[in-house]
Amino acid sequence: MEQLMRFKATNYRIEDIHLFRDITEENRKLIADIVKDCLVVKACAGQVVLDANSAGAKLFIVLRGALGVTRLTEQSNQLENTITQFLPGECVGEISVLDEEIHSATISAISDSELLLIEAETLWRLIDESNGVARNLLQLLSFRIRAANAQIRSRQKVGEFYRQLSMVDGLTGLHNRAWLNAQLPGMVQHAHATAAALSIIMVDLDHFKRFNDEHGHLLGDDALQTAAKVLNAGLRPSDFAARYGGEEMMVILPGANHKSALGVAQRLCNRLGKTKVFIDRHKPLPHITGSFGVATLSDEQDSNALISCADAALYRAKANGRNQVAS
Ligand SMILES: Nc1nc2c(ncn2[C@@H]2O[C@H](COP(=O)(O)OP(=O)(O)OP(=O)(O)O)[C@@H](O)[C@H]2O)c(=O)[nH]1
Repeated sequence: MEQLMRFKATNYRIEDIHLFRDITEENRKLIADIVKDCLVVKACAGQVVLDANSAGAKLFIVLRGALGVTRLTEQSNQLENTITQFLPGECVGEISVLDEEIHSATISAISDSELLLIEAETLWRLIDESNGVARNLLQLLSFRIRAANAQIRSRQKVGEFYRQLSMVDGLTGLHNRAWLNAQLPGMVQHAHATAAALSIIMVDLDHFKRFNDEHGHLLGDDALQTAAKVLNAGLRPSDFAARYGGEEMMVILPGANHKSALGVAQRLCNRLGKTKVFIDRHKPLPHITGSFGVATLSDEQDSNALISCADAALYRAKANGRNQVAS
């Protein structure tokens, strides 16, 4: 950065600098005396003032122009965008001066700017000699901490949103396989720990390949969505339905013993067989049916063993003629 002149040779006023605000007249004179020989430098628009990952023992106070926290694009090293701005009176770089660590962000000039450069040694002297400067600096740090916390919270919310999104099957709106893999082992563990019952139902649509072949993949998708709605609508809030893969779905019934799980499966099987799939399309299409395999958690069984049991039951339901429940 180009060195312009000493602070004492400029017309900038001490009282316009936030770090030196609300300070007694006497103290202000002392501060003016300390900073009078500090350099004023020029940063041209786009020029990096503080480089993330480099250590810095300097504080910059914006006298004219504006600085911004910037993201550098990986390929071109170009400034991508400006997230936070620093306007005349505000300072940057204070945290790295205080903790002697590297800068946490890259800060560049948004427009041609003039900056007062205060070396670490001078800042410490200001803190030692002026309670007002120390107080202003503490206030500034509190502000920075709150701002950083708010940013972390909002990132966490966005992260949670995308996490939830990644756990939902895009076609049916049911939980997806990733959700199932993450949740079922915990449910099994909880059932063992509390000696509670847990049952699952594996559901597979019947002759779905034929359905796709005859009516097309898009109508096949519609049929899958309808089946998912039937499952979801027939469950209590404490139960779960997930798409296991392809045209296979799974229902999880925490607290349900084998008898009640068989009852739920029979109810869902009946409803699915009776549901008109394309009620609004004026095109007569066959109802879809499903085969249902029920398994109830036994002692020492883990989630994989439970799924294998439900799979075997599903196979029996298919072998016995489909559109039915087996266990
Ligand atoms: N439309 C549509 N079809 C799917 C989707 N996922 C899987 N399928 C189809 O589901 C069909 C499953 O076929 P199979 O595994 O042979 O089973 P099936 O024809 O239902 O026969 P059974 O299970 O023995 O009654 C395949 O044709 C898959 O392409 C999907 O998301 N949308």
